Amino acid sequence: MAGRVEHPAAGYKKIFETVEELNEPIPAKITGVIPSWLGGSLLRMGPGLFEIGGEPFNHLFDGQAMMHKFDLKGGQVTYYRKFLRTDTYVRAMAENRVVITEFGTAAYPDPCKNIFSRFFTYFRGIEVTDNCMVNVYPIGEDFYAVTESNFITKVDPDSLETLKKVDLCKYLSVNGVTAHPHTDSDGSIYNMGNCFGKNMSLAYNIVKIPPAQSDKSDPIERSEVVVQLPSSERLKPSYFHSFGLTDNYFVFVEQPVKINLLKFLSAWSIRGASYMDCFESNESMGTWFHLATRDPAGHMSSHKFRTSAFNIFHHINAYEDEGFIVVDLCTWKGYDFVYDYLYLANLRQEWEEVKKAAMKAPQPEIRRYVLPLDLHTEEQGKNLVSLSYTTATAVLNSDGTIWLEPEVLFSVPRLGFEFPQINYSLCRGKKYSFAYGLGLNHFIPDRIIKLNVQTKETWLWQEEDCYPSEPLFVQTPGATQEDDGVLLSIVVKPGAERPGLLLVLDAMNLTELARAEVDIMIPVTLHGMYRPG
Ligand SMILES: CCC[C@@H](CCO)COc1cccc([C@H](O)CCN)c1
Ligand SMILES: [Fe+2]
Repeated sequence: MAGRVEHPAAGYKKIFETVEELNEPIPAKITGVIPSWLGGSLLRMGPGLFEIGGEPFNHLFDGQAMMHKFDLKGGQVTYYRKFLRTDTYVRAMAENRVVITEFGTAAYPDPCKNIFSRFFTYFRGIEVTDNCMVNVYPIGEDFYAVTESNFITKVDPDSLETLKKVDLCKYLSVNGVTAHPHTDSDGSIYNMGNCFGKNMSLAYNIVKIPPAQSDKSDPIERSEVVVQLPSSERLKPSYFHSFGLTDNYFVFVEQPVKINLLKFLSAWSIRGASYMDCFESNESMGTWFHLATRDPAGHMSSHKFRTSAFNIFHHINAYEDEGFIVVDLCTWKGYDFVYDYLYLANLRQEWEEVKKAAMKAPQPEIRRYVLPLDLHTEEQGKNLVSLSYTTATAVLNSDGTIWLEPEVLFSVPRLGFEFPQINYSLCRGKKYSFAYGLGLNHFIPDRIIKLNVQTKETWLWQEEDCYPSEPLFVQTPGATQEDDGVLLSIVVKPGAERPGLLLVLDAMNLTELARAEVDIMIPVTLHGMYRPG
């Protein structure tokens, strides 16, 4: 791994700055050769408006949702972007102020309303945000921009128009679902969400949305909760951002970052509280792993996996092998909440301060955990993992819990391997070799890394004063090798004449095949998808 890379000019501040939307696509200047088979759209979500009427948003996840599109067609590339017309955006524009509380920014009661209506607002509780700035993915024939609340936004993937606000509470007993659903080979979509509103059944619900229906009906109307997992602490369910799916199992990692429901469900709007104010760390539970069978769907309550405390946002992949479940994760050591380090004030500091802040944060590590499926009580005290290719261990204790120790696959101080991607259609839930990630240097995205999860070999793409985004893998049509394809990443090069660019890398060795540059800045994007032409 290349040595330390410094950012004294603090060019990264530019990716956290407001930009305008476009009225029509703009052409990009191509250098290099884009593979002729690569024709389609890269769609990505992120924050695009970082303040309203002089009121700044505080957190990385508060900026108003902007949808970005790079179209690749006939060797030409265009770039386009629009703000989503979510309720939160439309109402903020109408009132020129923050109307809806976002993840880390509380909206203040309407100063124009009288004390009585403000008083009654108090008891109505907060209006949940529909600021779908995290990801965009297909459901049936439709496309939805999402955050992690119960509201998802149907969008037109060509015109980037906002089509419809959908409230999942109408179909499912969940308070929200992750922005990282899994898609099964038959087109079914699995997702997971906290459930704490309905009849106080505090749990984690795994939901299934069936594939596109022949009668063209909306698959969401046929979604259902397929299994419910218990919360380790009744009134304090864990926050979670993604989960694992293998051929026969769901994998849920219950981290020690908890949602304080008494705060979250009380009318916290009047106190100027935001979602971030409702989190707290459990300093004693460590981290729990849960397994559930897929068919029939059921929680495996006897498999009580425990390990030391870490934050987990992104599962990389999970697969079954010789009676074990192998689970590869992007972890951050410790129970302090990593999102506490993602306030914009922190990310916009001068480089020396950014580095100082990151010294105190949980440290990132790619880890492999191995979960034994068959547990024989007589084997207490000894390592149950017999896979030849990993040093991860699992030990059954007398209290019936199984203590896990990981194999570390990647560990560089203050260099996070995050926003992980794999050759999803070929490898999801299967034994695999390659993970692609965005390198977070003291939380600043400044490189793209490829990791062979079996050999720990790494590859690197990096360029001075460049800030890339999550690298999406697109397989070469007809390919048989797992890493035969390209990586697509939106890169920002603040000092350049054309500061926004789409980077096309060869996924085998991370060499640059092409770049398509536009003469406008592109703010940070979180997740997205490639839509073949
Ligand atoms: C108290 C936390 C509540 C959970 C939902 C519970 O089902 C998270 O809720 C939000 C609300 C707004 C933006 C987000 C962002 O998606 C986060 C980062 N991806 C999450
Ligand atoms: Fe994510």
